[in-house]
Amino acid sequence: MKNRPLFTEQLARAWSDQDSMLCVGLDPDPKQFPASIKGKGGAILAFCREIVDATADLVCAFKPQIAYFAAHGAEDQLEQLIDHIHRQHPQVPVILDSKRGDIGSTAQQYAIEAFDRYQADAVTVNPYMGFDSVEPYLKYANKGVIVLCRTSNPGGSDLQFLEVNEKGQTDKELLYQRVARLASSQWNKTGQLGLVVGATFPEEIAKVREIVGEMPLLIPGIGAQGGDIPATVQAGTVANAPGTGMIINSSRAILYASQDGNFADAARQAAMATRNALRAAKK
Ligand SMILES: O=C(O)c1cc(=O)[nH]c(=O)n1[C@@H]1O[C@H](COP(=O)(O)O)[C@@H](O)[C@H]1O
Repeated sequence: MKNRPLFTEQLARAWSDQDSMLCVGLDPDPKQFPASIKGKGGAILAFCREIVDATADLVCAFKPQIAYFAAHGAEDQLEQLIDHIHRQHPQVPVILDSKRGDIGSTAQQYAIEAFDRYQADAVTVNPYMGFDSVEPYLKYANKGVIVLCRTSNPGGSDLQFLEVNEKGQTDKELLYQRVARLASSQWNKTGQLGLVVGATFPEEIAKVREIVGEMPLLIPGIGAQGGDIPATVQAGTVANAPGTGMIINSSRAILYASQDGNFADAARQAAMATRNALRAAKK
């Protein structure tokens, strides 16, 4: 699917036309599939397609997590799923969550994987090998590159919270803040960069927002990880532009809202409730 618009334009349109900051994460776990689908050929694609079709009008993005497909040798189903979203729901950008990070020559292959093979509109990238591990993705000028900054997991603090002040630098700077500063001031050559900041850490969302201005933030951690919706939305709001700037992900709480035959309806109800809570929090 060629000629997709700029990632930031797709987001701006989705935030305004769908009035939603919700991203449904596609993390298909066959153990949790309903009996009607479990064990059948193509089950992963069938499950995800039903979720996508039931929620596409409620979201600003879909985020398939590559490990849930690759673990089952289902990469072809991931390709077909992304193609299905582009064809049936062209207004919804697809963020491939693969969190790759490697030396430049290898990163180039990962960029080909995300954008040529899977035709994603954006990809998550681990920046902790430095700028040359991010740069190959920027050759795709219309694609989003979403860089891990302050992750939602408890262990994220082990490294991301280390102080990294240089000689003569008076304000305390932590590693995740350095990533935010570099990403916004030096790395964002295409204007299509974003950052991952966990909903489990609203204080840090606010700090990152202060550093990066309007840059889109991918915020996982509401739902199953327990992040607080009003605190998240307040912390990540762009000045004078409520309802923009955030792609707030929930996966398990929506995918497995019910594990029986009506799972797609239940997912829709859960997605709608979450979207409405996000809407209410922006006021
Ligand atoms: O990059 C991500 O999407 C991500 C970053 C992060 O810091 N924390 C995090 O949970 N994620 C992903 O977001 C999703 C969260 O899923 P739930 O906890 O089920 O909503 C998973 O696909 C994670 O891999």
